[in-house]
Amino acid sequence: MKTNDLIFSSRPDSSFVRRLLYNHKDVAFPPYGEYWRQVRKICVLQLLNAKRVQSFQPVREEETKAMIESIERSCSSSPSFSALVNLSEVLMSLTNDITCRVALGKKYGGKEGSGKRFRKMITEFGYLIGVFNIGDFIPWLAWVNYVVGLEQRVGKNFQEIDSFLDKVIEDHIHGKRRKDTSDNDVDGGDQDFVEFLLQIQQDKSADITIGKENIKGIVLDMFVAGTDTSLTLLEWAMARLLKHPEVMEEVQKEVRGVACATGKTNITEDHIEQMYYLKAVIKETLRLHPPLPLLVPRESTEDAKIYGYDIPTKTTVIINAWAIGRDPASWDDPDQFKPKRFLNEASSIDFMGHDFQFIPFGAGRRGCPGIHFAISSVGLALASLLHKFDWALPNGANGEDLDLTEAPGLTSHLKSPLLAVATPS
Ligand code: HEM
Repeated sequence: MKTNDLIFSSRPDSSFVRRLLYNHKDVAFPPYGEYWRQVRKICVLQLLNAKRVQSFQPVREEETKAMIESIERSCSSSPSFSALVNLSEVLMSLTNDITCRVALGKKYGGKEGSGKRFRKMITEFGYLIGVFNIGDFIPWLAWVNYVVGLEQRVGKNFQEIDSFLDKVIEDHIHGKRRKDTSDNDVDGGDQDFVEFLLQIQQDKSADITIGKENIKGIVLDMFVAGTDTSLTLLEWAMARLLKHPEVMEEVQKEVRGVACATGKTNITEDHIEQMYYLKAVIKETLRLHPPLPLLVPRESTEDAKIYGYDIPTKTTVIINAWAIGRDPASWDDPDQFKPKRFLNEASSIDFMGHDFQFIPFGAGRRGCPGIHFAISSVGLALASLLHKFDWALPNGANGEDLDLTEAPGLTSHLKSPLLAVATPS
């Protein structure tokens, strides 16, 4: 990712990825080359650079406030003034709604029934994109995918997502997204990402020619990359804090102290800057539970020699960020959750892709371009949950009882949804 980054900056081909992402017309999975460079530049300029991310601050603050108010309503309607919250579900709605508003211009799938269907469709996509496809390695065994039903699932998921994206594009072309947006729009009529892509499609002088399928592939990448990973990080952070109540108490003290000093009733993003322990909790969660534990596979484009091994062209390389983050050669007590390490001995270590013992966002040319986007939403959501509520496990269970088993897939979710009892603080 440093010395040999250029050689290992491509992605391997996979028939499921190809079918789900319009034949590599997206940004995360195309092979290294001019097309990938141009679309990545568009995403960074229009959606992911620090200035653009900053401009979405009102969207993040409104959606986070809405999440907090909905938990408060559940608490106040209960005789005990506490509510059992399905954190996995609540946080998925939050990350979905933020990404929809900034990328698609409005919330999609907001209503109860359709919301669940929509989220199911995105979760299924996340599973299929990372599932082991035997046909990619042993082509004559590809028929197995029909027998186990994977081929059919890929076909069905593609159809569902494709019609959804067609509708998003139609809404934009016919101006419907502006008429619909009384309470849901991006930020009072600013151009959203889909509108920008449609504009490039019309612009004959643009450096790149894109068609409808490119727009759909790029938007889908942003959507899935932006939602599922941030959700996973938030889920693990809350799970870890529930497992370690002494850390929860300390971080709550910091969050509430900072909020109190400014006299504000809600956390704003300006507060987060001063929350050093909260940021250490986020880093420690990323170290122990990187949302993409094996990153996204790479492929070499030339022969290379690494540590004496000959790596031929077109070798798939899988980088185990999970194991790297727990390597005893780099970390004291590697399996322990100790956020304070990031305030003390590891304070200079960051996840920006320069410190190779800690690479939850990857590194180099293919490293994650969504770090600012992700960290801004995650910091605000976590601080707000800790500011407004005390949290406990259901039925008086203690931290040791919490099951941290991971579900299989490209993204490492908790196997069971995270349930916790919220009591207004
Ligand atoms: C906690 C949240 C996130 C984590 C842990 C994460 C992690 C990653 C990782 C590990 C990669 C592969 C890096 C590599 O190959 O070296 C990646 C790629 C990518 N991520 Fe993220 N990501 C997160 C959030 C986001 C967000 C919010 C967006 C956009 C809205 C995003 C967009 C992308 C894109 C487009 C790529 C593909 C880059 C390329 O192939 O050039 N990510 N991410």
